[in-house]
Amino acid sequence: MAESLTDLPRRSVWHGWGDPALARRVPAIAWPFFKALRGLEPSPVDTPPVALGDVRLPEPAVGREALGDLAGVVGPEHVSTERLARIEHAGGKGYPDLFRLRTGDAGRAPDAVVFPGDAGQVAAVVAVCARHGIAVVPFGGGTSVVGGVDPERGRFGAVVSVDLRRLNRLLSVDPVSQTAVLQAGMRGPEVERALAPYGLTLGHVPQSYQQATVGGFLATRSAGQASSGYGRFEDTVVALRLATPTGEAVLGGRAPQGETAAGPRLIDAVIGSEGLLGIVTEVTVQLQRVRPHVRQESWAFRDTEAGFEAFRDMAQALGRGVLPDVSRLSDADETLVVLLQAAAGIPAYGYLRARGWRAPSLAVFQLEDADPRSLAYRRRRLARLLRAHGAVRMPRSIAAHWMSHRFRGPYQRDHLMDRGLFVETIETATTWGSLRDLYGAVQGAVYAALGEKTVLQGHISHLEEGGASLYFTLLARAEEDPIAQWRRLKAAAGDAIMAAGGTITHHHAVGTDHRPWIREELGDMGVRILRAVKDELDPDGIMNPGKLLPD
Ligand SMILES: Cc1cc2nc3c(=O)[nH]c(=O)nc-3n(C[C@H](O)[C@H](O)[C@H](O)COP(=O)(O)OP(=O)(O)OC[C@H]3O[C@@H](n4cnc5c(N)ncnc54)[C@H](O)[C@@H]3O)c2cc1C
Repeated sequence: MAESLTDLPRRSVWHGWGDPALARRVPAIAWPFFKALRGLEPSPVDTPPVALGDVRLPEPAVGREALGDLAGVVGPEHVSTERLARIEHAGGKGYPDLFRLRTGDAGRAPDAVVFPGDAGQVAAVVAVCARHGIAVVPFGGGTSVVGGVDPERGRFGAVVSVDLRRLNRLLSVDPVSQTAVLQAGMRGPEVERALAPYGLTLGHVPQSYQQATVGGFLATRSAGQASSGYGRFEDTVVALRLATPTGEAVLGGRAPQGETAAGPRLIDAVIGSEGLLGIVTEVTVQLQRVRPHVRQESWAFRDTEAGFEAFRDMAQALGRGVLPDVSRLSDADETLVVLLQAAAGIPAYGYLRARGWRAPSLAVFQLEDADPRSLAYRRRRLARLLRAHGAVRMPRSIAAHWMSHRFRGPYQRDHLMDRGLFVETIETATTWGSLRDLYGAVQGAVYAALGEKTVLQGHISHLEEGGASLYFTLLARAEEDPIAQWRRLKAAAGDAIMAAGGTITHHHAVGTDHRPWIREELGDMGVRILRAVKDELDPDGIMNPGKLLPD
């Protein structure tokens, strides 16, 4: 199993995650555990995905002249209307995407897939599509879980997916300023491999790290697991290059990140634009020196409530630099799941129960530091604060196990789906003042939508002085029509989040799935501003139709 930050598995198989040869099955103990916890009974037998040959796919609708023009730009070997390429680009990695493909439905596949080789070719591909009136879907790692890479045609006759995998090079490093120019199609491990000889790191490690790309991180405002220490991806962006239907834009780069007063930060209009304005081809990022001293810690609280309070205090009293780089607090149900998977977890749980803690809450931390004394100082301050909140230290191996297995989850989702389970995540963020209400509101909405036989695990992470993100993973028995089930859940959760004052997404972005709430989130004027920028750069609306902006 590839777990190191420089291991690069093959690109994801069309019906699931990553390299099937690395797949990890859900441990057998999980099935009776789900039953005991919530009465959830998976199917006793596996139903694997259909064979590739049985996937239903419409004929490609793109004209021969347009294909010829695209081939003229990238070379005929880099334009594909082949079955596998189209199926691989038929969606992202959300539950509905995987469910459709596993059951043989690739009705949404793009008409063609184009693989440009550099920024100039990307710009030329966009220009060809603009000329022929073809919709364009920028495709990085294709890990979107919000329908961000759905090949929607909009009002156009054809749609092509522009896959950036060939833009996978480190273009330059400035070791003095500690910046690098990255091509947008580099995946997480490709970035860290390229930077390692310089002793530098980007420090951006989302759970999708092995498959997701620099352009995708930027376009979705991604947040990595160590964001409490390294910031979100957007905090690293110094400059970018964007190919739009009306020409190329180069934004930023004259001053360090954020250190200019020369008008509004136009770069922010592109960060989070989800391919609606153009295709990001190159990104200049601020790097950090590798911090070789790393320490994991595990702690437990009497209950989730005590954990919430301690995490708020940590974020506000310790601040960035002292705060652990990875800080994650599991609620009672997620605590059980995490403890069950680590060798030291079950005895640790027994110990907590013996203390009379009926629903303990587990915290895992990772601290990374350049200097061992500074690391020791941070650990002391953390321990003092946690003890003041009544926390007890747990075996360090629990956090170490969690960290070293963190890329396993997406593989296990495939196995859960084999067993007929409905698997989804919900993420949001809010202020500390509203966090508890939001947590309760989402829980209530999920159980109301899916019933009590739902295993619902929550955690908070991505700590800021003002608040944090809230993330839920849920499992339920898939119904007769799992897409209808999914729509019911999304509607209930989205409405509950907005009513409780949360943001519709902390880091998964908007795509198609969160569009119903985007007007409420941005306001009418916010939507008009965004639309005005789009109209200027993409007047015909060919770029990624049906995402982010409301109809
Ligand atoms: C198992 C799993 C775990 C995840 N964990 C996290 C996590 O921890 N943190 C997190 O932030 N997200 C997470 N995600 C969500 C997803 O990985 C992120 O949104 C990621 O940033 C997407 O990168 P990508 O390269 O795969 O982009 P894609 O999925 O290919 O595209 C995402 C969106 O960006 C656009 N886009 C992609 N590349 C470009 C480009 N070069 N120029 C313009 N637009 C572009 C696409 O058109 C689409 O709208 C997870 C997803 C999965 C499946």
